Amino acid sequence: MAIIQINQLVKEYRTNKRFTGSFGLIKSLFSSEYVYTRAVDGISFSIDAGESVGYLGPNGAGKSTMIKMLTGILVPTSGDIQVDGKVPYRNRKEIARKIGVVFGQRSQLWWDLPVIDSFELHKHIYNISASDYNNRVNQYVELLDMASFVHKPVRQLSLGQRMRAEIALALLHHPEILFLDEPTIGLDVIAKHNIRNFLRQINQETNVAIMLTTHDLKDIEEICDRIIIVNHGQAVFDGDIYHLKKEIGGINKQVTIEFHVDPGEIAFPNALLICDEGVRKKFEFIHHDGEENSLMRSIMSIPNVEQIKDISIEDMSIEEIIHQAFVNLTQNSKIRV
Ligand SMILES: Nc1ncnc2c1ncn2[C@@H]1O[C@H](COP(=O)(O)OP(=O)(O)OP(=O)(O)O)[C@@H](O)[C@H]1O
Repeated sequence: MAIIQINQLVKEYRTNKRFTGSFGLIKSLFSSEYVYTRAVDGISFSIDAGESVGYLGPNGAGKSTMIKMLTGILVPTSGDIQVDGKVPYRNRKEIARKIGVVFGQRSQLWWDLPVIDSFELHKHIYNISASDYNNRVNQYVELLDMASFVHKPVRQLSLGQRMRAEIALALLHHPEILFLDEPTIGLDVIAKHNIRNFLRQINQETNVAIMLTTHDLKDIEEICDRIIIVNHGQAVFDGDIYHLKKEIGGINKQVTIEFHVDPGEIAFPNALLICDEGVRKKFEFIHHDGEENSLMRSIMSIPNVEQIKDISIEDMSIEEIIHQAFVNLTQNSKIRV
């Protein structure tokens, strides 16, 4: 059953036109000329209860605008939007009970209070029963490993600790949908891993729908069943990660190999040399199936293997994936929305 339903949704921002030149500032203040930006340009999709969806797009694609409309903060210019059968901006109070929100940059925790005090406050605001509250706090403290800092003031927490507390807070009232904006940005590998595991587990156990924005491909691979890619306010892809990989011909990996001494020319049958600085060579492995082992076998088969000092492997960036998806899907005239 659809918990989010969006049909031909448009959001246009109107801002005063800025003039340049010596009197530009004064003219800008008194002018009635406007500039219109279509942040969301006729998007339609629906999300079912329990789905986990990555909402991806380059900077300025309209992701935050969409989440703000879904949470009732912004009023759309036109089109239909429903969350759990209600129009969010007209029913902000009811919608607030149904959703949990984690915006990486903006905290919902009280800065000077211990984490547990923010949880207590949330309990009263959302009228959570004592037994539900105790069970959930105990569960989240354990799963998110928060025992060592739950009694500390928020201002003393590391970014990773704060993010775990933010996620726990957003889930305390058992929302039906959890919106997350860049939940793992700036975190170390272990913190990212713990948060992804927790979100996956909570999604499967409680059937909470998840909609998240991220620039990290691993967030998508480990949390999301479905991806919606937006570009210039329009949806260019809606499907799962396997489908996306198929559409763009696989997700390439960039491998940087550092040698003790320059080994000269090196070539792999399934890779392009994209940068050669002598002792440091960067390759793009194409149409790689995601198996690190076969990639490592290719690298280990080179004659100068004992000269290798270091190897680093990176996925294509989300921006590159989005660009590739956009180019391929447009060329094939197969935009899936
Ligand atoms: N309050 C506003 N007034 C005018 N224009 C805005 C406003 N908020 C956003 N925009 C514009 O709308 C477009 C979409 O912005 P939005 O913040 O939704 O994108 P985004 O995909 O979330 O970007 P990012 O990844 O950088 O956070 C951008 O061109 C942005 O400049």
